[in-house]
Amino acid sequence: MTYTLNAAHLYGDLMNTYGDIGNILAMGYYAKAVDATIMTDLISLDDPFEPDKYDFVLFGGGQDYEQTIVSKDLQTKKAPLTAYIENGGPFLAICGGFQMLGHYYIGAKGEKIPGIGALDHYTLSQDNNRFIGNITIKNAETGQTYYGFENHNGTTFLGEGERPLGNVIQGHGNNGKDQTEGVIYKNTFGSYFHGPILARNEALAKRILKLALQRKYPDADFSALDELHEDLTKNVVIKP
Ligand SMILES: NC(=O)CC[C@H](N)C(=O)O
Repeated sequence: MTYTLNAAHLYGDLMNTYGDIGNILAMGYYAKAVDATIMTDLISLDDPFEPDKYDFVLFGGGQDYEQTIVSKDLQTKKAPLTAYIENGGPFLAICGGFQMLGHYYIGAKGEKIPGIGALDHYTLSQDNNRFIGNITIKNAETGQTYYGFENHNGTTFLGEGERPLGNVIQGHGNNGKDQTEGVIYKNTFGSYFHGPILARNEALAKRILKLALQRKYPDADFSALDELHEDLTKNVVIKP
């Protein structure tokens, strides 16, 4: 392989709801088309996160219990993770991971679980309710439609400098009120979508992959990705 991307899977042993690692596997599948490969490190409790070492970071979803454990360790990685994000490092944060990049998450029992405030959102809890089911959103910049499955108690409210990943067409999204779903801030993408989101949404997978490749190899030509059309879910029937 000519090109190599180094990915960090943050707390992949604790936060990997519905196989969120499938996001890296999907990117790796598309990467082959441009002679690129993805090497993944699991970065968990007590492991240092070195921002200059990575070209992509995945932070998956989790249960409140795991999020409480991760929250403490995450504070020790706050500075390098914030530097990576501010530097335009490509980042995908799903559900619990998305919540933890913000200021805090109020768990289902009312406990306040601190995030790192690298992004300006915060997450509250709902009383005896979860948002569960299929969800469809539309991205305002590209007009692309994304499909996923959501299952969360938390309701997230975006802050300064954050725009949504998409506007809700069907489902609940960030909070069930303002029609937003997920976030885009610099090259960081957050979403409540499991599925995993990149396995179900080819256009987004190629967009984030291209961002990562172009950032590491600015002089190389990855336009072959635009011509490639391979929907990984083409043989899968998902009933609403
Ligand atoms: N699927 C998830 O990652 C769930 C996140 C969080 N524990 C919530 O319920 O909101």
